[in-house]
Amino acid sequence: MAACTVYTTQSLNSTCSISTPTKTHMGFYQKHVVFYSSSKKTSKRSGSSAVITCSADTQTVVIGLAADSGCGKSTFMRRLTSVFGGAAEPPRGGNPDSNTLISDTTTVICLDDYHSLDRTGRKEKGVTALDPRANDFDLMYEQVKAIKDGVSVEKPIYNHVTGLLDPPELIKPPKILVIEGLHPMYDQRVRDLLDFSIYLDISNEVKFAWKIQRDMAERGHSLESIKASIEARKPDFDAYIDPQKQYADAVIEVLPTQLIPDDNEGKVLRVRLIMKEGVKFFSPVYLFDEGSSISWIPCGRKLTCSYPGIKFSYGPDSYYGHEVSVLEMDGQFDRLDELIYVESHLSNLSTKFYGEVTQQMLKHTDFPGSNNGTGLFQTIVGLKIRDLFEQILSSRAKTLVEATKA
Ligand SMILES: Nc1ncnc2c1ncn2[C@@H]1O[C@H](COP(=O)(O)OP(=O)(O)OP(=O)(O)O)[C@@H](O)[C@H]1O
Ligand SMILES: O=C(CO)[C@H](O)[C@H](O)COP(=O)(O)O
Repeated sequence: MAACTVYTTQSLNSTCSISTPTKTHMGFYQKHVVFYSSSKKTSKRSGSSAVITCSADTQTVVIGLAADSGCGKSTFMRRLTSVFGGAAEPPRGGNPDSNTLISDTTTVICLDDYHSLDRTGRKEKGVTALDPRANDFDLMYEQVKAIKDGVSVEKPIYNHVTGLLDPPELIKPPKILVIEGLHPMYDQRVRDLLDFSIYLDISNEVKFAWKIQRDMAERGHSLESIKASIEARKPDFDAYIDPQKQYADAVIEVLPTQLIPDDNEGKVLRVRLIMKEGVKFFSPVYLFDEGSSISWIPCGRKLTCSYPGIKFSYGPDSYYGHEVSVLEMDGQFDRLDELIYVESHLSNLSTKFYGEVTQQMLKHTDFPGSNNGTGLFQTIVGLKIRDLFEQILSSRAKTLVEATKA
């Protein structure tokens, strides 16, 4: 380990050490070492190997998004990226089957890339991709930690087209890293690296309806094969994926509507946004009056509602022993431009201007769930993540200024 002093234009200095590059069995870390200093970036080469970057905002904020396959992770990621502006694209010139999406602010990596067994390997061993034995949590931890510490990594790629593990791709530390997939909160070491975590909890009935929509209508699968695939995954889903929701800071729960008796179409949805209290840099959204229990049917003069209408509820609750606030929306919007009426009754949205939620929703009317609580709550969580990110940055900058005064 070597030591150095970094000077910036604000005459701040910080003594820091350079760690030697670490070799992993799946790839090599790049020799990037990051120091935190003022907002001015300085970069220099020390000795033969280390690249030093200094900036107040260089440490990556890590977000975890957990859900089963086909439960809306990609849609949520598109909404999140849109909140930060700019589009997300696969790494330029890289593997066309890469699962990674990069935008100016965010890099989204798919945890399927940490499958340690390929499709044939899983078949031979008789395990599903949901089984921890089919995944390399040591490597997941090492690489997420390295990125969080400002170190680039060579991350493996699981190719969903071939079912094979492809050669790795370089992932540079972004401002925000999102790790999405089956197990972002399964391994405690990885979980502890997360600055914020979300679980998309799609009830079996709704999951089934969505699978039919996508796999039958769009991919030509038979009803029997969809049923069989859901049944085959269920024991491992219950054992390894579902329990992660107890660790999530926000859960978006999607259930069949209660507005239509015995509805089995799964088109009208009851969606609950479960927000943990006491999470650093995250203050739950509320309806009318923080901490009260509210039931609100907004259909009337300002909101057009056709059958079965819309019902909002809000109130405190307990979730896996944690104190939470729950905002619920049952039903769907007829006219999305009228969402502004609902938005104006919600507080703590972390918007930057009046009507930002409605504007975001109107931007993406073609995304699934745009007329109901799934789209609304995904958008709200996206805004809360932006706010969390900005609060983390300003808190770090404050700490640095205080450290230099001491
Ligand atoms: N909010 C929603 N409302 C209705 N249908 C939805 C919603 N979200 C997702 N779906 C359905 O589920 C399908 C999968 O969505 P998406 O690609 O976002 O999920 P995913 O979790 O990223 O899937 P995978 O892991 O299989 O890539 C969509 O094509 C759509 O049919
Ligand atoms: O649960 C999944 C997460 O996306 C996939 O089924 C898993 O990654 C295996 O992929 P494939 O079916 O393409 O071999």
